[in-house]
Amino acid sequence: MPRAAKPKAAPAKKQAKSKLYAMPEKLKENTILTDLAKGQWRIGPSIGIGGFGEIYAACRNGDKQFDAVVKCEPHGNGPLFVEMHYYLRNAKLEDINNFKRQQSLKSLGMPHILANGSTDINGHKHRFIVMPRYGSDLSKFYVQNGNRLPEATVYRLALQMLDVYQFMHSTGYVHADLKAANILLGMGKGGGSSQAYLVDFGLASHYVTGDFKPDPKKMHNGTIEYTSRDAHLGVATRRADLEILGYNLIEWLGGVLPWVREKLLAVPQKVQKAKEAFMSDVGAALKPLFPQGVPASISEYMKYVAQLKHNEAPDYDKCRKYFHNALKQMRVTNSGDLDFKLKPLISNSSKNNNNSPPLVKKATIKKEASLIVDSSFSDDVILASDDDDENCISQSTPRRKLAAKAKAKASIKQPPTKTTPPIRKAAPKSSTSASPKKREAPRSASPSKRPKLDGNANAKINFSPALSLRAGRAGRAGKTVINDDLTPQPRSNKTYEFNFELDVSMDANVIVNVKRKKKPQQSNSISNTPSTPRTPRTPKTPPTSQPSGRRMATPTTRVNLRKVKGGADGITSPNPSSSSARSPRTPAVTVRKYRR
Ligand SMILES: Nc1ncnc2c1ncn2[C@@H]1O[C@H](COP(=O)(O)OP(=O)(O)OP(=O)(O)O)[C@@H](O)[C@H]1O
Repeated sequence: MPRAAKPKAAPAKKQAKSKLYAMPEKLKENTILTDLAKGQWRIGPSIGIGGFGEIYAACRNGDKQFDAVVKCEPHGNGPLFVEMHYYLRNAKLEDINNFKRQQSLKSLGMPHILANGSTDINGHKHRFIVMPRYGSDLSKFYVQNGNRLPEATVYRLALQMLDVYQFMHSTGYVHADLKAANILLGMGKGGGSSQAYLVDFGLASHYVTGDFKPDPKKMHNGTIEYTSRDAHLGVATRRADLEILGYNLIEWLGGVLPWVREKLLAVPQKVQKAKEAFMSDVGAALKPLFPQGVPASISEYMKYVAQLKHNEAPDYDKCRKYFHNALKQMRVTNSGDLDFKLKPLISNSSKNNNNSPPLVKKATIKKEASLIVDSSFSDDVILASDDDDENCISQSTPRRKLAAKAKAKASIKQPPTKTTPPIRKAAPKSSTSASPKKREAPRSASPSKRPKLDGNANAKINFSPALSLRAGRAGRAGKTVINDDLTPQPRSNKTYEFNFELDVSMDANVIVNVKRKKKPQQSNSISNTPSTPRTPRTPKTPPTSQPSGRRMATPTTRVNLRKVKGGADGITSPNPSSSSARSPRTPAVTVRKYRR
């Protein structure tokens, strides 16, 4: 079991706030945890590790069957705090049962919390929640089947997830991170089950009902393949949840999403653009994904999602109808265990129980990097705090911001790409301890709104750290990434790790040494930094005597770029000269800051 990182020192309150998301200390089997209601839980074997915590089988002390799980994270981590509070405030068993009654549902794939508490492990304070234990997650079946699921099962899953969405939206929240790895089968008999459960509420947040206001602090939150267009802009909406489901349905049916096929996953802005284009004419965009014909249900559903307003309540019944109709046409009933066995192809035909495109091996479509983002925990979201009172869970609970630091779980499913090798070392701590408030505001993805360069520059670089995501540990497929982790606070003389979108149509993972220079008083030229003798000279700035206010407002930002050469070595070096020494052939680049 890979343990990515662990807290170095006893988690003093202040220290915890500036740390990366820490992985939990290991819980030994048979450890007894006492929850806040004094219930006792015996820890069994570890059954899963997520990006932020570890999941153990568990049972009430005295019981023999491990029919519960304990999810445990260091106390300072945000996601479990968010998840726990979502459950406690909105998803009590009673609430879920009420909803089921109202909707005449026999079952609902909405988990509930059994208990929660805190515990000390090896001197480190941890938070834990106890939940019912579920079975396999869907990603296992998806991979086993060569990256597809039986068509009827896809529609049944769509129906079940729409039910969960409807419940969650009725509580004022969106999930924002639906994916196969976050959908677990119930513990059914005979290895199957009729109900799938949506787990991982670490990104749950209030959806907007008013104006659409992009929020740089939350931009790109989620799992990059499926992040909705609204989530790319940092806005939580109900239509976004529906869109995320749609992208998943397309994949489960064997379609390859354009931004995956085109290997754009390492650059969220490109994924965002691709999704905008895709959804702007979704009917046409779906056609190449399903050469044998776009399933009507998918086409209708995506078209419906595409025209929803950002604050509009979705018509869940209408959506369900698309999938009910599809099942009807297939003469499949929406009951019984979900079937995950893909029937073999009928000879001379590509038909099986997934009537969608021919099998495309995902392995051949190398993902550049897949990032899961969860941004800082904003005020309208449940906020983590080191000293929260877990007994007092109400809207009036003081909410304190935690500097959220993401850590992606080790992936065994998607090997890292050759083109953008994952950076295995974490970014330097200094680069990840930024206060979200101090981050540079991201620029619009729209080319028309791009800022103009002030003067000539040796290279035009859209220097937009808040929109660049780190492809470090998080740079693996299908992982949730937290924006907050990825945006270093701009400070001079520090080394940052970026993935840049270069206006010269060249992408590269680079080490960036940023040095800000004060406005030159007399000189028309900007000298090179002493540590980087190869840096080309910046073109002349306009003379101070010129009647131009531009110069005054545009201090020069010097950026030395060094390509990341596939390994972790060197990425943490804050020393620009040593960086240069290791990759002598990569040219240094000096840029001028954009004028706003
Ligand atoms: N209630 C449960 N019953 C059984 N297995 C579970 C349960 N909850 C989680 N798991 C397993 O643990 C894995 C990680 O869980 P989860 O996604 O909640 O963790 P996380 O740290 O939030 O991960 P992520 O990186 O997706 O944010 C799941 O993919 C699943 O295999």
